[in-house]
Amino acid sequence: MTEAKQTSGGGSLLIAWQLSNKRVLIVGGGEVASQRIESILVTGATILLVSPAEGIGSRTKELVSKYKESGKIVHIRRKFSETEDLENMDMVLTALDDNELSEKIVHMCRERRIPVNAADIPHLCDFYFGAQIRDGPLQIMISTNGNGPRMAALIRTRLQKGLTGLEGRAIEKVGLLRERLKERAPGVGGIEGRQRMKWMKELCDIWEMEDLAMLEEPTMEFLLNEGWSKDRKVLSPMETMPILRTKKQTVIRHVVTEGGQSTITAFILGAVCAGLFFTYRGR
Ligand SMILES: C[C@@]1(CC(=O)O)C2=NC(=C\c3[nH]c(c(CCC(=O)O)c3CC(=O)O)Cc3[nH]c(c(CC(=O)O)c3CCC(=O)O)/C=C3\N/C(=C\2)[C@@H](CCC(=O)O)[C@]3(C)CC(=O)O)/[C@H]1CCC(=O)O
Ligand SMILES: NC(=O)c1ccc[n+]([C@@H]2O[C@H](COP(=O)([O-])OP(=O)(O)OC[C@H]3O[C@@H](n4cnc5c(N)ncnc54)[C@H](O)[C@@H]3O)[C@@H](O)[C@H]2O)c1
Repeated sequence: MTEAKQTSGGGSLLIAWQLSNKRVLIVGGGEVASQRIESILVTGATILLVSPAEGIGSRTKELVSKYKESGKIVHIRRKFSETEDLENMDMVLTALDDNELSEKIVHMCRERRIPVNAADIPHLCDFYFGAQIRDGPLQIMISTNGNGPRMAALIRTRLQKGLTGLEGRAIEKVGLLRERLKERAPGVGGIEGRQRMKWMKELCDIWEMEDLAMLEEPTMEFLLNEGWSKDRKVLSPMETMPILRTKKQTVIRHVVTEGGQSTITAFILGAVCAGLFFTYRGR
């Protein structure tokens, strides 16, 4: 990666586009349309799908029947109509086997300043799709900027191997903690805002991903009460031990009182058997 490549243009802006409750038109209902539908559904947008019934692919059919009741997908079984379909659209995607019509739709969108992606016609797209990794709030997009879509899919597989699977959960917990912190220290900017950011930053740096993924409400409260509220200190996982110890004691009490007897009996029996085994082997 050279610096020139980074700064001289030729790249695209990587952003997390917020489409919740916006309206997206998809024209065409084949295999590509079904992939587009899946990419859009996660955003919470409403999809208007315009495609004749006879050309609908099996995956698209499944998705339409699954989401039609919620109103998240409205399927209009006919060909694209210039006069009606583009009205009030926030985004348009063509997934057609008819390049001429795709081009026409792109030009209509340009006139209306609606962002558009035309599958198969990169030079007419306002934005490209990419390979994705999703784990809860974690979203990774791999883009080769039109050079090699298959390569994007292969790189996704490589990246997936480098993830533990705990990242999404850890991010969720950090999100909750940030919310709690903002309740205690509301407002934007100022000294408190700077302290809040410093505290959050340090906490994410000090805590391991695995520890963050295990963060529970009582530990969050402890971190905020004993750390943030007292002297803005970031406690390490070890320093939250009092709360963890209390949790452990609760678990032990639970095992002993709620049918834990059989577990303990099994443990003692196991220990006796192991002892006998090693005594026998030692002879
Ligand atoms: C990433 C992914 C996301 C998705 O589509 O959701 C995606 N294409 C995927 C797969 C894929 N697409 C094609 C193949 C066959 C092998 C091959 O050609 O390499 C495979 C491989 C396969 O099927 O495994 C055919 C193809 N694709 C485009 C053209 C037109 C052209 O290049 O001229 C042609 C016909 C070429 C021809 O006729 O020869 C164009 C685009 N495809 C893009 C995205 C955008 C650029 C993304 C980027 O560069 O990073 C861009 C520019 C526009 C757009 O569609 O937004 C998804 C894989 C991820 C996943 O598996 O999740
Ligand atoms: N970008 C990518 O990643 C990628 C990958 C593979 C293929 N493609 C290209 O994307 C296009 C779509 O691929 P596909 O496999 O989904 O094709 P497909 O033939 O399965 O689907 C085309 C759909 O368009 C509909 N259609 C045709 N005319 C219409 C009209 N006037 N109004 C509304 N709907 C109409 C058909 O009924 C059908 O549902 C092709 O050109 C293909 O080469 C792109």
